[in-house]
Amino acid sequence: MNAAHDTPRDDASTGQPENLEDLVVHASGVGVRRGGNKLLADLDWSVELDERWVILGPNGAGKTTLLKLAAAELHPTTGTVHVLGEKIGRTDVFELRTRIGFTSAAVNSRVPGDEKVRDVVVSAGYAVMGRWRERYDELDTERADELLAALGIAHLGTREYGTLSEGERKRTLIARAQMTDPELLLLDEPAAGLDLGGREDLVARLSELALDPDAPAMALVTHHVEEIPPGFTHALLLAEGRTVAAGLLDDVLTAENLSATFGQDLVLERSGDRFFARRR
Ligand SMILES: Nc1ncnc2c1ncn2[C@@H]1O[C@H](COP(=O)(O)OP(=O)(O)OP(=O)(O)O)[C@@H](O)[C@H]1O
Repeated sequence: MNAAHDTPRDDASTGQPENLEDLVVHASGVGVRRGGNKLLADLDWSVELDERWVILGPNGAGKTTLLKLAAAELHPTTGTVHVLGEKIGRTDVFELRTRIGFTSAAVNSRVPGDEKVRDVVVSAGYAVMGRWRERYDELDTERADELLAALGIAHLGTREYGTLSEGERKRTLIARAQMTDPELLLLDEPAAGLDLGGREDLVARLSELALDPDAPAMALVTHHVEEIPPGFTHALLLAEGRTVAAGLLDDVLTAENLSATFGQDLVLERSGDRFFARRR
């Protein structure tokens, strides 16, 4: 494993890192088992306030499982996970989840098709899916419209979610994930299913977000190096539930590490601040 990332020192008396309050996520010796399968094993990972992580790995590597741990949607079988200073398993996850923005295919499938786009975004503030109040506060609506505008879909606020294209849905969910001003933003394959133009547009918008110093800490799961938005600072490469390499993006994203992660002899090319990979 590449140890490019400085892991925080653990306090010998408590087993907790000394600077836990500076860490958005701290996973230590984490394993997740389901039905005899090791989804994650022996995983250490720390995310600091100003970091933007990309989590890369092949199908079944454990990426979504790791993101669910960070989203306080899953408990580790072994080891400990702290999110925003709270220990998973010892905290009120419902309160904690309001501090985390999370988009995934599972969130997408929970949105009612007849929900208006603006309501999908605003309702995140009430931790409900589905419009339950006749009128939201004007401030909430303004905030939702701002977020939709920042993602280039201000014109879709009154459309029904079920009528949106795949790319428009992804952007709506990213706006929703930001609605509560989260301290941690988790994006599970935000560019999956998008055409080339849609992908490039999303990468550019995520890049803007990543470069915004006021934006929350971020972790983005993807299968493709082409989808890494400029401004992302760190990378965690996962294969078969284990870390292949983790640390600063420039140190970790090498042809050698990528080849080990995907089990193929890969060439990695860099053009400006974007990456491209192909088999040798
Ligand atoms: N409840 C479960 N019981 C048994 N195995 C499971 C369970 N949930 C997930 N798995 C397995 O754990 C492995 C990791 O799943 P996970 O969804 O985290 O991978 P991933 O890297 O996100 O994959 P993908 O890129 O295909 O979405 C997969 O092999 C999956 O089949």
